[in-house]
Amino acid sequence: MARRAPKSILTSAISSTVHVDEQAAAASLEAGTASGVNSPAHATPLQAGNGVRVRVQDMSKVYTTRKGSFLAADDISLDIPAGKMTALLGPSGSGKTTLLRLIAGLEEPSAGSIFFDDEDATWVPTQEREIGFVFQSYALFKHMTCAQNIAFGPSIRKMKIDIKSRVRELLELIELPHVGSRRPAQLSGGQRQRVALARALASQPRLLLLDEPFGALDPTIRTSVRQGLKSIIDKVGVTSILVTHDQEEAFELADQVVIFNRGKVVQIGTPEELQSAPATPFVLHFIDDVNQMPANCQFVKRMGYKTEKPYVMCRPTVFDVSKEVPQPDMPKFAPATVSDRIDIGFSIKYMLKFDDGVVIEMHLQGEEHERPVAFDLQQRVYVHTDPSNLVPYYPDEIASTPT
Ligand SMILES: Nc1ncnc2c1ncn2[C@@H]1O[C@H](COP(=O)(O)OP(=O)(O)OP(=O)(O)O)[C@@H](O)[C@H]1O
Repeated sequence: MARRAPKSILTSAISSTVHVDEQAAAASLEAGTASGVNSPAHATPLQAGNGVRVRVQDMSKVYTTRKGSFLAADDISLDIPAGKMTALLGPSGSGKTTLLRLIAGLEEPSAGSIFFDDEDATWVPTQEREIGFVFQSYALFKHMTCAQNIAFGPSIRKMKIDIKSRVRELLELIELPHVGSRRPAQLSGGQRQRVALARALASQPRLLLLDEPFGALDPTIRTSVRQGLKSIIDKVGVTSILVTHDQEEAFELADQVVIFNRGKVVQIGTPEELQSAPATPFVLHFIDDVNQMPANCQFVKRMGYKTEKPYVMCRPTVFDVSKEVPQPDMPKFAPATVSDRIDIGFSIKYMLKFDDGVVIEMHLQGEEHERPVAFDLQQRVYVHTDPSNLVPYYPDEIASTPT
């Protein structure tokens, strides 16, 4: 049975804070981490490979509000492999955080089960799930030093480890060995985020949950910070679940990506699988900057493509464009005019306007000397794509607002 932290310690730790909910959750999770039967309470130093497999089965969550009930998680089943990072990716309100909170035990499911390895964890209290949590707000205790923040979980758990060495080891792991005596306010956003990660890892959780952990960072440093965080998590080998609405972040970091919309899981796969074979118009539209056009526009008709759906979409990289007037034996081409050209280094974006006014964006990838052709503004060009690149859809199929 888990030893719970005395309430007074938790209360004082979470007082005088802005993000009280997240701090309370962090305190509660860390109070219980490493407390279960399989607890690595004696373990030191940090060991790699301490990850659990998580299985979510037929899980639903209905929130009841004054306006009625709302199905935020709709019959979700998924398998999260041990020791890997899984990203929950989807638009705002799609149910990602709800699922993360269900996995953490911070919400009670309306239906379904959750397993940690072979253990049914559905009704196991949060404190006994051995979970570390990193929030967007970091949820660090402002009145404690970084070292005290990191030592918080192991201390109140009375873990039988050398807590000072654990703190030193974690500060070295996050490459901030000198910040132990500083308070969070004396750190940059990226440093604070790494300290929050160290605190989440201090009790050696078997599962690490990351809720939009880069959301509060300046976009210019986000890429380098996320690479740093990924390499720390890889070194520790803990199973991790990352909630994000940023597809670039999910595809760069995760081994497996779960795409959500309207409370449902729409597709699960590796980043490569999702990019090469998006399962639905929603997934393609969400993960790529697609061109959208009426199904009866000149370009679609010239390609000989027919559909009963009112719109089609296609990626900006699927066009063959020629300056030469097509010969009768050539594939079907539609005439267009180059209306804009944006050079963004590794790729050039062209805006091509067809004679019926429909404008598409075309991307040419590669360094300048590798690119097949260059086009001038106002130049007349002829555009072709294989009809298999055109994806028909009804507007509702790509909508993300709750039904
Ligand atoms: N405690 C609650 N009570 C009622 N409705 C809620 C509650 N928490 C979340 N919701 C609703 O459930 C839906 C899913 O919310 P959730 O936070 O899981 O989405 P999300 O995908 O994480 O979104 P975001 O990226 O904006 O955080 C939303 O419509 C939200 O308003």
